[in-house]
Amino acid sequence: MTETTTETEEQSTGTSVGSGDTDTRTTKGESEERTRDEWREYSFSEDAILSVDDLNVYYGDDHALKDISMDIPEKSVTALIGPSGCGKSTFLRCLNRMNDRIKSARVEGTVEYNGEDVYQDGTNLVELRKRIGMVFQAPNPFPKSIRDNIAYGPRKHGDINRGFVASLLGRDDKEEEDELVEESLRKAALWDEVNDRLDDNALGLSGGQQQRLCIARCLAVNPEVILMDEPASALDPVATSKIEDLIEELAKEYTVVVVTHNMQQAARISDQTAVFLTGGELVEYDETDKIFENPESQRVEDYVTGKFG
Ligand SMILES: Nc1ncnc2c1ncn2[C@@H]1O[C@H](COP(=O)(O)OP(=O)(O)OP(=O)(O)O)[C@@H](O)[C@H]1O
Repeated sequence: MTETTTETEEQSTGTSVGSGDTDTRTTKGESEERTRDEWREYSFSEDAILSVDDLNVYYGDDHALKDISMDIPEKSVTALIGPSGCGKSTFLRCLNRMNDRIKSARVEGTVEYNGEDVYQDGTNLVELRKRIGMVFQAPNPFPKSIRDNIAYGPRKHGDINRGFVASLLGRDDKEEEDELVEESLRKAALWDEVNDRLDDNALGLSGGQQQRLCIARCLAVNPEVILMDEPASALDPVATSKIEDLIEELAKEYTVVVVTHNMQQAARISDQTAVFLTGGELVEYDETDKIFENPESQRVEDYVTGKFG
């Protein structure tokens, strides 16, 4: 039976090609064996905030990701595309160790965040997931007020003190909280729509607003990287377009890694695109224009032109 992760408050708040030593794929116009080092010309290592090396993931005996190596540059949008089951979400979850929650999952290889291996012993997972936040496919606000959704993480982490005891001690951070709520909602392009009803239940918002609230909630704990797993796939076209605009805006300040099934969306919003194909292989990773206009691999060309998928 497949285990699933549960989307809890903790999850929400708190180029090279990854082949083996050789790559025997047929490239367009030529059939040659490329060594892994040759593929590394597609490296984004200079600005890398996340650096993945020889990552392998297993669920029991199922080898879900194979020898993935790639650098993710900071303050940009990296799209992960590929057919269902090729391992995009698994890869995303490795970046902030969310796969730790899946008992059958085993991860080998390294994932460096700002030069530190997140899989080393002693990693503070709460801190890691604050710095590398996550937004899910289905909007999942808490059944609380809009304000409480944003303030939940900072209060829980002790960055903001509220309540009776805090006020007795003269340490009530109401002003700081108000500022944080406004700033987070503004950054998520939601402030203008909700500033007159911050104490209303978040579940009364539209799906698109709920998703932007989830992004605001993630921003409130001061992340550096935002992982998004198909953040617009449950939304209508207007709400999707707002999320896409927001992602482009966020990338000025944050590093965004987004899984999407929607190739047009990847082409519209991302700076670089990684194409995973069946079997958990990363087949090509490059600047998005290159992937969509002139990919190296025939399999990638077939995929992005819709010949299979
Ligand atoms: N929790 C799990 N337990 C066992 N196997 C899993 C689990 N999650 C994913 N897998 C398996 O790992 C492989 C990759 O799945 P993953 O969900 O990462 O792919 P994906 O590309 O994100 O798919 P989709 O686009 O359908 O979401 C699949 O074979 C899947 O069945």
